[in-house]
Amino acid sequence: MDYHHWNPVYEAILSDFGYPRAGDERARDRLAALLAGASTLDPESIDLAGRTVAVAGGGPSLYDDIDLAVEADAVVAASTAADRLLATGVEVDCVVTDLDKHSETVVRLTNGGTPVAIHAHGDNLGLVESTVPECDAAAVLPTTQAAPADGVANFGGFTDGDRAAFLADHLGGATLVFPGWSFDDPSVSAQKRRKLDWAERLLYWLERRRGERFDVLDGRRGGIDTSALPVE
Ligand SMILES: Nc1ncnc2c1ncn2[C@@H]1O[C@H](COP(=O)(O)OP(=O)(O)OP(=O)(O)O)[C@@H](O)[C@H]1O
Ligand SMILES: Nc1nc2c(c(=O)[nH]1)N=C(CO)CN2
Repeated sequence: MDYHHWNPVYEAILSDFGYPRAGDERARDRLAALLAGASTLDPESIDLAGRTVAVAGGGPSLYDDIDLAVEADAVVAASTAADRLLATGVEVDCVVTDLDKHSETVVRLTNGGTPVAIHAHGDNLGLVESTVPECDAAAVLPTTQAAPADGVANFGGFTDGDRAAFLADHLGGATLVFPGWSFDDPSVSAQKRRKLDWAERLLYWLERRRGERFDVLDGRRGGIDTSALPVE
C-alpha cells in the first residue's frame, strides 16, 4: 500500500475518531527512537508469498473456526488471537498488535524469535515505552498508521486485524482466510463496534484491490459504508 493511497482513508479515520495526527506521529517517532541502532525484522523474512494465510481475529468465533487456522499454510494473528491460538497448540507465523492486553506475550514471543509487528499510535505510547525495550528487536517489525519514517513501516490498515490482512497482502499471501472474525459480536463496547466497522470497510477495500472475495464479508457487502473508500 503506497502511503498516498492510504492517506485519504487515514484522514477519514482520524476525523471519525477525533484522533490528532500529531499523536500518531509522536508515537511513531518514539517507536523509531526506541529501536534506533538495532537491526529490526525484514518483513520479507515472513514467508507468506504464494500461501494461504489465516488472518486470525480476536472474536469469540476463533475456537469454532480453528480448522481454518490449522489448515492454512501460515497464520498471522491479530493481538490476543495469538495468545488463544498458542494456548490451543496452533503455531503463529507473525503477530500484529498495538500491545493492548498482551504485552507480556509480545515480549516472550519476540525473545523466542516469533515476528511481531508492533504498532505505535497516539493512544498506546505508554505501552510502547514499557514493552519495546524488553523485546528482541530482531523479531520486531515497527509500524505506524501515519506516514512511514525512520524504519517504521505503514502497510495500511487500522485495527490489529485488518492491519494483519494488509500485511499478508503486502507479503504476497495468495489467499486470505479469516478465523475469529465476528463483526456482529454483541459483547463489544460501542467504541470497539466503531473500530470493527472500520475493519470491515478496510477489508472490503482490500478484497477489491486484490480482486478477491473474502468469505468473512459474504452477506455483508450491501451494508458496508464505502463513502470514505477510494473508487478503485
Ligand atoms: N468480535 C471481535 N472482537 C474483537 N476483535 C475482533 C472481532 N472480530 C474481529 N476482530 C479483529 O480482531 C482483532 C484482534 O482483536 P482483540 O480484541 O484481540 O484486539 P484489540 O487489541 O482489542 O484490537 P484493536 O486494538 O485493534 O482494537 C481486532 O483488531 C479486529 O480487527
Ligand atoms: N490514535 C489511535 N489510533 C488507533 C487506536 C486508538 O485508540 N488511537 N486504536 C486502534 C485499534 O484499536 C488503532 N489505531
